[in-house]
Amino acid sequence: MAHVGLVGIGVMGREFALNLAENGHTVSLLDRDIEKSREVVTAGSALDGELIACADESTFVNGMAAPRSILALVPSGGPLDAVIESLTPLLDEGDLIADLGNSYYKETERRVLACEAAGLQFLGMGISGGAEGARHGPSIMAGGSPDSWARIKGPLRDAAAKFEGEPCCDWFGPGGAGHFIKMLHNGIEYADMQMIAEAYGIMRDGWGMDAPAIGDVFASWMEGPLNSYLVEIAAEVARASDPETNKPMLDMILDRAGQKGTGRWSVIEALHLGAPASMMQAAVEARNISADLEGRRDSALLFGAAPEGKFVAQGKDQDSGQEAGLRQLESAMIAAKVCAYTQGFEVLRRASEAFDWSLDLAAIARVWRAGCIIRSVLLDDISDAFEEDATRKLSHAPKFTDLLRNNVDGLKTVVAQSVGGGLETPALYAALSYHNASRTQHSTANMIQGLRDRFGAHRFERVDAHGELVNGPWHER
Ligand SMILES: NC(=O)C1=CN([C@@H]2O[C@H](COP(=O)(O)OP(=O)(O)OC[C@H]3O[C@@H](n4cnc5c(N)ncnc54)[C@H](OP(=O)(O)O)[C@@H]3O)[C@@H](O)[C@H]2O)C=CC1
Ligand SMILES: O=C(CO)[C@H](O)[C@H](O)COP(=O)(O)O
Repeated sequence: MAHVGLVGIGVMGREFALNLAENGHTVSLLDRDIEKSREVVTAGSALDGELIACADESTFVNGMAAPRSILALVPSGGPLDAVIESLTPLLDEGDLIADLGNSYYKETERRVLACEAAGLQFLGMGISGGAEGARHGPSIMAGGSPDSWARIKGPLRDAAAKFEGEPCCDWFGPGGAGHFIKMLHNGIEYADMQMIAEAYGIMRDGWGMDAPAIGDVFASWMEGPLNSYLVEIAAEVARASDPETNKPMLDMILDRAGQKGTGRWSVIEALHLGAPASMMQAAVEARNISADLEGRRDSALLFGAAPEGKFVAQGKDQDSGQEAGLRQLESAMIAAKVCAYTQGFEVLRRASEAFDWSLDLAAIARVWRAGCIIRSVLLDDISDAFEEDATRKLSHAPKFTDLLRNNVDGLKTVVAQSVGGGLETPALYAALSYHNASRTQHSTANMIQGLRDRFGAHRFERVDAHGELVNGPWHER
């Protein structure tokens, strides 16, 4: 009899089922289309564990030993609720449903309460790594009751990616904590991908490089602090050719980005929490604008198309002989990456405080070191930095202060040249702006406060009397 059930044999469910079987687990499979389950059973027939295709909900439930643990890998929202609704009447007290989809964390909290009221347990977990990760080791971020986690963690830790032997799979807090962390993982993923797209744009439109040459640059970045899964696959995507036309594949992909919601949710939640997340916001807005193909075409006709020609002559760096522009671009990406991670972890810190989750930032960085889409060589250093002092902002940890200090000039140059040439680099610009704003000792918020008091008598603090709220002289008339 199976101890684990898996509902939703789509892109992720298929691969995760094979992964569990490879790790010796017996898994019951359920999908609306039984052929999908049968195909996985055939694909996994040589693996150590057993996969069982079930025709309907009752065969699925009755074929599992109690207490049952059911993993759901179906689209979040309505489809997940439909799955829960169909299984609930068939389950016994204490059975567990774990949602591994990209669910909104407040929905997860609602589901935890609804399932508990029905005598069931519910866990919300984020899983990252795409289909490849699901098959060979994803990163898993769980939330919900620690007792429920204790019941299911064995198979999940077996299936998870390993970093130096340690499973990238952990429980982080109650209720929606796991899904909040996965949402923020995706927010950072959006910022990372937008920076990569901007670097590609600078090389393509600013410097006139072709896609395979750009791929070579991305590949060269794998030698330094930018070593990451996304940079690795950016090199692969840029170097690939279209089998139909033999042109670079990238040149044949329509520049209209899709999105399913986790990036947007990250920005909205960061705004609610008052935590700066300007790089994620830039990334979401860039996708939004990219979607308006017709609007962009009409504006280009009215105002002229951006960017306005090539804008940087690549000279050789006298000392290193390397292209100076490329060196600055790599620097810009390193500095911006420190800012993106800093913002991401600060959003998590705020959420932890606001929701009383006691999130362990070092442990979050640890589960992101392997298996997930944002895995990068920097994450091990990030976990060390928070291990050393979790109260400190990431950019204030010595390793990251140095990285930012040593690379910010490249960011300034790249942003200035891009803006001057009409080439959009919103995430890189947001990084620079965040860095500058964060170190401004005498900001212009005194003007904001003066205006608020002038029109709305909102009062302000004086520089010589902190904590005391007063009105300005404009109210004395
Ligand atoms: N793809 C990815 O890279 C990642 C996806 N995720 C998340 O994992 C979850 C699954 O994603 P993915 O595998 O890509 O999605 P797919 O669309 O490939 O698969 C979804 C599965 O859910 C089933 N399903 C859909 N609606 C219902 C319903 N109303 N009742 C029962 N089953 C239903 C589908 O069954 P059928 O069509 O046969 O009826 C299908 O097998 C999502 O929440 C996604 O956000 C998380 C990380 C990465
Ligand atoms: O969770 C994921 C990766 O971590 C999924 O691939 C998700 O679909 C990515 O988000 P979007 O589709 O909005 O780009």
